[in-house]
Amino acid sequence: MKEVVAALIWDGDRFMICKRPAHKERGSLWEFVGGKVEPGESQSEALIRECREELAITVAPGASFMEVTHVYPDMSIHLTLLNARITAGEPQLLEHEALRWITPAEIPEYEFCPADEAILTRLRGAAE
Ligand SMILES: Nc1nc2c([nH]c(=O)n2[C@H]2C[C@H](O)[C@@H](COP(=O)(O)OP(=O)(O)OP(=O)(O)O)O2)c(=O)[nH]1
Repeated sequence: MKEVVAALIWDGDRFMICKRPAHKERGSLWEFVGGKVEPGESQSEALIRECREELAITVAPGASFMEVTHVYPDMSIHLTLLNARITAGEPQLLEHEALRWITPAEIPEYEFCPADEAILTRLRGAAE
């Protein structure tokens, strides 16, 4: 089981989503910025590193919004989505194909990684 950590970042009533690079697994699907936790790292440390590497932003990770597990044909993941806020920098697309700030009502317009389904359902529910 791979440990993956990702960020739920709000700006008013919108949250940030990123489109994965085409060449990676789950290519061109939308996700929450983040990545695999490396040995010896905490979830917060991994999230701070991933946000720097992928978007050139500094984030302050907070409480967990939700955890999910998912089995893909190539790997199983345990994904923890941490609430986070940007403390420095403007997001730059160093790795992703695109970035959007969307409202929960706009979720159905995007094709997300399958592991994110329960998270997205909860985000939609919270907005209704
Ligand atoms: N970051 C992120 N990954 C997700 C989400 N949903 C989901 O299924 N995943 C999957 C996609 C990948 O298989 C895995 C995360 O791995 P990654 O490829 O983004 O991690 P990484 O940046 O550490 O990549 P690498 O070093 O292996 O290239 O988790 C999500 O919302 N955010």
